[in-house]
Amino acid sequence: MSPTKTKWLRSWSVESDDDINHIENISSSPTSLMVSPFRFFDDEIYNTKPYLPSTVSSFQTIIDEAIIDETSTETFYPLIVSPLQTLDDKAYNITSPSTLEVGPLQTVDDENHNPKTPSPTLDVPPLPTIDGETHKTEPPLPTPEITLLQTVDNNINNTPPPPLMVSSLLAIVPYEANKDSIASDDGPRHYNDETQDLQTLIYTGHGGQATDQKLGRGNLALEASKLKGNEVRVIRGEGDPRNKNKKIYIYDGLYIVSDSWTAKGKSGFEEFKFKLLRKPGQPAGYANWKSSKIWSKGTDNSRKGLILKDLSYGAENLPIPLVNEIDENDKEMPQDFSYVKSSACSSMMIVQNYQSTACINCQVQLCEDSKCICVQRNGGELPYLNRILVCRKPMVYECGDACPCPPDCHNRVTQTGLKIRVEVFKTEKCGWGLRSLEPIRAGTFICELVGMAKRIHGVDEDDEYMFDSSRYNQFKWNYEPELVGENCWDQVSEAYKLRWRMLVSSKEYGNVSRFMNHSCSPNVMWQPIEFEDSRQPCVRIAFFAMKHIPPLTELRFDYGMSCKTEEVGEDGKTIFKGKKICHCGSFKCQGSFG
Ligand SMILES: C[S@@+](CC[C@H](N)C(=O)[O-])C[C@H]1O[C@@H](n2cnc3c(N)ncnc32)[C@H](O)[C@@H]1O
Repeated sequence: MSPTKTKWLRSWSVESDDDINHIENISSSPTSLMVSPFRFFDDEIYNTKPYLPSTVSSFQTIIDEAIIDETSTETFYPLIVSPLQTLDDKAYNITSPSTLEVGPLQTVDDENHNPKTPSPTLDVPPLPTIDGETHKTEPPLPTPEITLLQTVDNNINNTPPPPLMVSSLLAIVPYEANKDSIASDDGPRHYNDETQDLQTLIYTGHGGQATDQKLGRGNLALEASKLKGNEVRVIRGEGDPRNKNKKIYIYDGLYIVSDSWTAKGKSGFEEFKFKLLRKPGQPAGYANWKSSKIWSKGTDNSRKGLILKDLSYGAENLPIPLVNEIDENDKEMPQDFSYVKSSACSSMMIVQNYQSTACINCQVQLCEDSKCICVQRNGGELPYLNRILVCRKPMVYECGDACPCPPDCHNRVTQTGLKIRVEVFKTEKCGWGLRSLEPIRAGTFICELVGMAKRIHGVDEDDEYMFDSSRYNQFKWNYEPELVGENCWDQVSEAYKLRWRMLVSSKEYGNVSRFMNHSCSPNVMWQPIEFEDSRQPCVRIAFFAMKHIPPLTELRFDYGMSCKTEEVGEDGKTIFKGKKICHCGSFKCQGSFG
């Protein structure tokens, strides 16, 4: 276990150079939090280990420095392959050049690309991934406002540089509220680039905020890509619906530059326009995002396969649509159950002579201070940062009903009900499932497990809706790489076992969590939470995103394995088998679960 307790919190995207400096500063402190962009790329699908620089603007800046010599006569030097180049050559059928040189940006992924590359200057956490299966069927997303991100070339032998090729574009789509905003020269710019459809992008060239744009830098690179028919990777950016100053980025696959021209922009100066066409046969990207935005509003009554607008019948703050897109005519509902929003805690565990642990003397209203008793119970540090879980632990102690702090206390994250828009949908192979209708960042609380607490003797062996904490024998409490970065929290013991075996069935009573299917490569994890309720310790299971999850992605957690069935494999090792055959579709699939 690491001696440090650095926690990296991947935030939604940051853009300004100030943000970069901020990252450098805070990452030097062992107890500080690391903020990095929120982007969706899929290691499993793309079969690579892509790493990105910590912000788009830093990325852009470094690339510009690396490839541009504006003092010369627009000669481009041999370039460096950037991290984006490491994304998914296989899935998108690009033939990678055989000789790739690792440049400054590549230093974030030395191991994969070149072990001799110097260490990165910024501490960049690994790129988040998204669930594999979902993306095979319903991949991620993107739209139309753009910034040229980088240009690359592959020549490393000091031979005369070939014509420049464009590798990647960053397409920034303004959030509705800031549609016409013009960003500074440093950051990604907002142009009114039009998208005719989701397969076509009209990209406004680089430069020229107060002058005509020149055929240099990225514009020249794009022009060269057009002439050579090179593929261009496009990353779309959208405004973060939860934070209007931030953006979320999604890789939208390969495009071809089909046309270019110049036209007078809104500023009155000449701008380059490039028409990019998305290559067919790629996983959907931006299209999903668009759809989920419309669906999450719940106003589209003509939506294909919509069976019910709200499965919770008003119990939740947000409606829970029920959809069957696989067979629109099939209006069959899920098995009968009563929708219950939250567990009745006090009935779950009665402890005689229980001593209250409420932070009654806490002077700090929002319970962040280590003097707060509830914070102390968490090892002296809040497990949350901006309501995002930053470390998985055997137990998280939240403030309870006897604590004087308000409902929005930073240490009451799981008691506020469903905040994420989700829907119940028919899956191909696993019955009903749950999926997000909005992007979810890693560490976000999704929902609690609601059901009937059971005693061991009262367990129905065939209950498919049973949560059993004892199925997780080799569970690592203290380490979720995608959540906390590389280092574990030294104050948490890996050996810790739950005090109680928790058996909860949501067969008859439950909330959305009862529809979460199993995956051997999950994007959701469970976390025990304790807080006081009616002078009793109340333990609940809460579900958190363990990865950044794009909209329309199925939410799945690992059901664990009871390890009752054992077999000896060909190599003589014992293989544990779960009760059920798994159809999660992950390449890490163990074949069974439960
Ligand atoms: C808690 S329920 C999940 C919701 C359920 N799919 C439904 O239609 O109500 C658990 C059941 O879903 C199915 N299931 C969940 N994950 C699965 C997987 N990875 N492979 C196959 N079946 C799965 C199994 O029938 C399992 O017993």
